[in-house]
Amino acid sequence: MELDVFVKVVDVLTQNLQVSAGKLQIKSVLKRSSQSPELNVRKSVGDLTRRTSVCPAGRHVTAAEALQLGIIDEVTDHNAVDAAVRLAQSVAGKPLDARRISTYPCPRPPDSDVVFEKVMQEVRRDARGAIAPVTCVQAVRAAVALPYAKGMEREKELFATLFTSGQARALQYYFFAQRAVGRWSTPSGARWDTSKPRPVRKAAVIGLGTMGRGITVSLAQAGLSVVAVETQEKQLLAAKQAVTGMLERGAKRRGAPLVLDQIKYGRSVQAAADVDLVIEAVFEDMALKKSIFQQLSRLCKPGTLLCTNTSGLDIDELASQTQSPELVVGMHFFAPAHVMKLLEVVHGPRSSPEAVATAMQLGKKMGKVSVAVGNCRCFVGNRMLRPYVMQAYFLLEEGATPEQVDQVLEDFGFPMGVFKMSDLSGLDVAWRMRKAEGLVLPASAGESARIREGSRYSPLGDLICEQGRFGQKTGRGWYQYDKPGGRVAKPDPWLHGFLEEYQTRHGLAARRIDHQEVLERCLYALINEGFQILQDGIAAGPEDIDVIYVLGYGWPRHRGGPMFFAGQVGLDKVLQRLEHYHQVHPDVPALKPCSLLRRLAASGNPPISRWREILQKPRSQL
Ligand SMILES: CCCCCCCCCCCCCC(=O)CC(=O)SCCNC(=O)CCNC(=O)[C@H](O)C(C)(C)COP(=O)(O)OP(=O)(O)OC[C@H]1O[C@@H](n2cnc3c(N)ncnc32)[C@H](O)[C@@H]1OP(=O)(O)O
Ligand SMILES: NC(=O)C1=CN([C@@H]2O[C@H](COP(=O)(O)OP(=O)(O)OC[C@H]3O[C@@H](n4cnc5c(N)ncnc54)[C@H](O)[C@@H]3O)[C@@H](O)[C@H]2O)C=CC1
Repeated sequence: MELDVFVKVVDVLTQNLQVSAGKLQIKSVLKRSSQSPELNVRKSVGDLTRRTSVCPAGRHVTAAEALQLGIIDEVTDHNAVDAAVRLAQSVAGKPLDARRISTYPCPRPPDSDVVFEKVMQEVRRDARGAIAPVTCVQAVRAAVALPYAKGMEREKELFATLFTSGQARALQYYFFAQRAVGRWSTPSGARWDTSKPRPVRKAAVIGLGTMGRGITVSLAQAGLSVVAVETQEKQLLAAKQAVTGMLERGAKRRGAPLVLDQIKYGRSVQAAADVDLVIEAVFEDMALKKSIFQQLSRLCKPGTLLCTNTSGLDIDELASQTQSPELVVGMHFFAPAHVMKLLEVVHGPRSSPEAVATAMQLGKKMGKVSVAVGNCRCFVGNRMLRPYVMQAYFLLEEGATPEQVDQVLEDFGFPMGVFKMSDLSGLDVAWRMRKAEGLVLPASAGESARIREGSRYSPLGDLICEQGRFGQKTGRGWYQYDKPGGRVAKPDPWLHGFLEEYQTRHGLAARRIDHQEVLERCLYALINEGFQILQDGIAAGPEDIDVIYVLGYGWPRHRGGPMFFAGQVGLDKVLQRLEHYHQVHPDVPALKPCSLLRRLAASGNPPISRWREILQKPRSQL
């Protein structure tokens, strides 16, 4: 049973005493506790200023912390019901009035308005558009300002507003979507309930750059022995230091033992000979990956699963380099890999059900939500990211700045706009992809610099990589950072000058672009690709795409995910806006509405739960 579900908080007889089974977690808020978060605030309004405050953040607290906070009366490792009865008996017949919240005096500090304004600002900033945390503060404020009964009344009204909001529907949808992706199946017949995963005790990670480090940390934290391989001495040293830091911070945060000893570092893939599973995370270069898969296939013990963290290369082509293509799957993690909860498990046409099930299960063990996806260029998440990123580049060409585009996306609710996110991942990754696709032309390309195969193309990403600006890792990208590896993005005057010079060189007139256009062009291009992915059968359903976006890229959960969001906006409206933008930019195929979107819009904007039916209906041959 899930730990945080297993916990029992028994509201005993009087409904005033609570007992919690030990060591586990409970999700606050508990209304009937003797010291609810509301009461904490009544006692000390300032408590709420903590960013980690239980109430607006919906933070999970351990049973021990709940005891300390006074939310519960007792923690037990034994039968919670027995303990509850014992506790009830110990107070039976004694007056319990002193425990009733309604009887507590509620001092109102003179500066409470100032404090609440400050709290509200902080909560609003962290909530990134989610209304529940903000409403929480309003309820607490009412509890402080009004008599008890009136405060409760106000809370009821506020709750009713939340309950009937679009955000509540999005959150409920998302809750079930995340559960639904656990019941995965693949066209080749692999299924969550019939395909048996293999045990994996020892794993290897090949390549300890941005991704390999975080993957190593997640594997070790999941209790596996890890062989971590990096050929570059300097990278290896930096990786050891980074992995150690992540593990130390993680152990401190989770109150868990430090697992440094579980990792052995090596300079050659030979070190992976006796592992059960390998995750390759070297540069995004097909030739390099192929040679590594050939080596691994020769040296690993029979039955070893060979996985790749590629961002979008053909899994089947890699599988064809090995003696056992059925043991090859994609395990695509997201940056920062020890933090982001998503794992795309990419099944090639030859991946065995057992291999898919093993990768899915291992992802879960690593604390990720595994989503099974089909094999195509860039899979699901990154395939949708391409038109999103390309629109962002076009917007720069037309007069926007990275800061403006990012601000719009962050106001929408992303933790990072597209340019900050790209700087985090490393701009060289997509540059390598584009080079391999023949999209990168020499600087002397002239007229053709902005056209590829008759369609509009922006070389901006290529040009800044040519300057050695790979993002956070080099300390310069779309932003500047105080040092290589720095994380605080600052606007870069060099970049602004570069954009102006680029516009002049290509005869582009910068214009003022409003927020709505930025948002619509970026998001609707991404969503349009999502419909194409559904139509191509690469994702099993819209829920899979939504979970990928919420957990892989920080799409705001209270907006349900891109496909749910499209439904909430109205498919006819999304269609109409895409048609508009495609008319304005006819040389951008990504803005041409996908036929599935047209069909769904023509069916009258059906609820997302009915999309699969329409998807499966044979199309008219007329
Ligand atoms: C033709 C067109 C070309 C376009 C091509 C496009 C194709 C696509 C190719 C793209 C390249 C490949 C990318 C890929 O395959 C898939 C990806 O991974 S895309 C990236 C997805 N990730 C995101 O979108 C991240 C979004 N951001 C967030 O979720 C949060 O901001 C973040 C979790 C990073 C931080 O949240 P915050 O609350 O601020 O965190 P904390 O401060 O609490 O720290 C938590 C943890 O995270 C570490 N961290 C924080 N900030 C950063 C950072 N900037 N860089 C790295 N790590 C960071 C922090 O240190 C903490 O970890 P500890 O170990 O505990 O210290
Ligand atoms: N950066 C990102 O956000 C994401 C990247 N990926 C994918 O993960 C892979 C790695 O990407 P990054 O970590 O960003 O790259 P990176 O450039 O940060 O790291 C790659 C590492 O591999 C090492 N390496 C190269 N050849 C090697 C070999 N033969 N043996 C051992 N190590 C070798 C390099 O020295 C380097 O340290 C790529 O396929 C990329 O597409 C996947 C998800 C997200």
